Amino acid sequence: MSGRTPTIGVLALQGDVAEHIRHLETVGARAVPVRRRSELDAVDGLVLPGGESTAMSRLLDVYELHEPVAERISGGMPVYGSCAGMILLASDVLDTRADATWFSAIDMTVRRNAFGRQVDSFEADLVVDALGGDPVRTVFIRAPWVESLGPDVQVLADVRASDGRDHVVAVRQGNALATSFHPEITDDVRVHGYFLDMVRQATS
Ligand SMILES: NC(=O)CC[C@H](N)C(=O)O
Repeated sequence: MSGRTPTIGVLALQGDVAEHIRHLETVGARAVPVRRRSELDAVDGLVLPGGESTAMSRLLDVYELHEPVAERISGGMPVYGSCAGMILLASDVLDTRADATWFSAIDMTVRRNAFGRQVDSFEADLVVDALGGDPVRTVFIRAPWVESLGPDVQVLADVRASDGRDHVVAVRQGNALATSFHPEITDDVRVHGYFLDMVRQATS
């Protein structure tokens, strides 16, 4: 691959920032925490980590980052949200706080904490065609699922929940990628590699 090494930011207001930085570096990106606008301006792509979406939404306002991030996303900057980050990329959110805000980067409605109290956390092996044949070990922690989605959204993976139904847990629309699960806390770096490819394509 020619060209310079892409710089990928990880929104570092709250959540599991260090784990994303480690995986991004493993796949060959330059990875930096983003807490202020000048740092955002310097990145080619952005990860919204897992954590707590309502807290992150509030901190985005406090740090005056909501508008700048929204502008970068609508300008085509690749963005990847995992778990709470998926919630922030949705166009509608069920079971959230009345004052929470999000970016509407992906035409989907997500339900927070969708897998229910008894199953706050679970793991599953999922085949994600976009990542090749080997199943991906996925970890779900008070995770959302995609309740409904628009025609332009590509489904990358779904999982069978305790309600006996399959629910969409990984999607892509244009330069926005989202997973309900946390690849950053496993040893599998393929999701981060896939996102780095998206960033390389957007910057080449
Ligand atoms: N692990 C996570 O990111 C959990 C997301 C959290 N339940 C939220 O609503 O933001």
